[in-house]
Formats: sequence, structure tokens, C-alpha cells
Amino acid sequence: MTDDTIVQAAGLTRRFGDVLAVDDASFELQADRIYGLLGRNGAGKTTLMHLLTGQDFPSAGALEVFGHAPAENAHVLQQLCFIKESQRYPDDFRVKHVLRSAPWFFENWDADFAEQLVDDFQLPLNRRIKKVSRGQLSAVGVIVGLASRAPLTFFDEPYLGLDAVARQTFYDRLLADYAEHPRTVVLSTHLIDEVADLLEHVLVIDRGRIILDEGADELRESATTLVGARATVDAFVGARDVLHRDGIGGLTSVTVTGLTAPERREATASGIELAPVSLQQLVVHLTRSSEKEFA
Ligand SMILES: Nc1ncnc2c1ncn2[C@@H]1O[C@H](COP(=O)(O)OP(=O)(O)OP(=O)(O)O)[C@@H](O)[C@H]1O
Repeated sequence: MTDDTIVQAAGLTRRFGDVLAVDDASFELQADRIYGLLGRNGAGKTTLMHLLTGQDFPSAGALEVFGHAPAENAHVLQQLCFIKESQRYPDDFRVKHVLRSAPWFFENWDADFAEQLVDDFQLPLNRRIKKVSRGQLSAVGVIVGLASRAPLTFFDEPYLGLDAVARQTFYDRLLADYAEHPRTVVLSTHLIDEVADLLEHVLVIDRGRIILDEGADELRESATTLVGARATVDAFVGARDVLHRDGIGGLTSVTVTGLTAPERREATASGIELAPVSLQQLVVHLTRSSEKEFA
């Protein structure tokens, strides 16, 4: 733990009957960093965020957010913002009412920034929330999440219904605003490649367990795909840890972890091509190999 640690989870567990939605998770979140919380459907992402935002209680384990258990703790909760797709609003609320009430909940609320974002996303301020399109509803969430400037902001798959242009606007505004107003952002998403450049740290959860907790740069450098003649590649790979293997005819492509600089030179010298592995590929490989372990 460092002075910058704002979340500390040790053995955090949430059980629903015989389902371990979060299973013995131990990790920390640091101040002023953008995290990706990645995992397959049902992996436990939303449950973990519910625990971190005090909307649910752990079955076991210890959890501190800004130094305290988050549930029913006003001091902690006022520093959090949780944006989720299923957000409910009062029946008669219009878009403008959501934005007008936001300053009651978020002390860092920036109304000018919110107004600019309304323009960016072309939101109809006077329309009833019940009548806005799915994408517009997501945009309302994105605007609240950004303009609240909460010290710890969670976006749980915020993009549903947003088209590609609007998603890019979200990523651009998030990055620009984060540079001026650093805070901690946790982004849960399936669109890993789209957000890969945004993320500074990645947590991968699989069947409730944290199977990866690493800096995005280290992660990108941690695996390489070797492409070349099958015999040459196989000879080079030897007994290495293989994440993925693919091939067609005499050509093969093998993804391995942990290549040193001299090993990379050696591979290139023997005619093997080295290709980077995208974050998405890496997460897919990792969750697949963890599936095999369970099998
Ligand atoms: N209230 C609940 N009662 C029973 N089981 C639950 C409950 N909430 C979640 N679960 C189960 O816990 C597991 C984790 O669910 P969770 O919603 O956290 O996953 P997720 O990673 O957010 O999935 P997705 O990407 O599909 O949204 C799933 O197996 C889910 O069915």
C-alpha cells in the first residue's frame, strides 16, 4: 500500500447462493489512474463495482475505499460516481433535470463542462428521460460521469447504444479532461481494443477471480506473436509458455509470453516475424487458458 492507494481489497468475496460472483479478490487501486476492468459476461465485474461503491456487502474479506468500508459511509460515497446502463430516474424527469440535480450529489460538478458535453452529444435537454433513445440515455450517463469529476468514477459498460462517433467523443473527452483534472476512473467494457490506449492499468476478472492485475504498458510488452515456417517457429518456441497457436499449411503463428531482447533478435535472425499482441487478444488468451485450468 502507498499513500496513493484509494482502494484496498483483501480476500473480497461475494457469494449468491452457490455462485461465487467475486471470489477471494485482492487488489489495490491508486489515485489518478485509468483502470480497465475486463472480463467475460458474468465474470463478476458489476458485482465487484457494487461492492466498491457500497451498494452491496461482501460475504467475506476486507474492503477499504478512501480508508473506510464504503457501505453507508457518506464520507466515502460523496467521492464516488457510478455510471451504469440500468440507471433509474424519476418518471417525470427530463434530461435537463438530471443535469440540474447533479450538483447536489457531486461537489466537483462542472456545469459548463456538462453544457459543452450536451452539445457534443447533441442531447435534447427538454426531452423526457423516458422518451430518449438508448444511445442518448447512455450519453446522459457519460455526461454525468465526466462532469461530476468524482475522485473515483466507475463506468460500467457506458457505451451501450452509443454509435462509434459518440463513443470516440466519450474517449476523447475523458482523456482530455483527465489530463487537466486527474482522478481515478474504472472502465468496465467489452470493447477492449477501443479503450486499450486509454488504460493505464488492467484488471481481468474471470469467474469471480482476479486473474490479471498489471500496468497496460507491461502487459503489451509481455506477449509476442511469432509468425513463420512451422519447423522454425516450433524449434524456437520449444518448451515456452504458449498462449495461443494458429496455423495454415506450413505457416504457423504462436503467441508466447516473456521474450527478452536477445531472444527477439535471435527469432528475427532465424526468419521469424514478431507481431505485437493487442490487449483484446491477450485478455481472450488469458481467459481461455484459465478456462482450461478449470476444466
Ligand atoms: N443478485 C444476484 N443473485 C444471484 N446471482 C447473481 C446476482 N448478481 C449477479 N449474480 C451472478 O454473479 C455472477 C457475476 O455477475 P456480474 O453481473 O457481476 O457479471 P458481469 O461481469 O458484470 O457480467 P456482464 O459483462 O454480462 O454484465 C453471474 O454468474 C451472475 O449470474
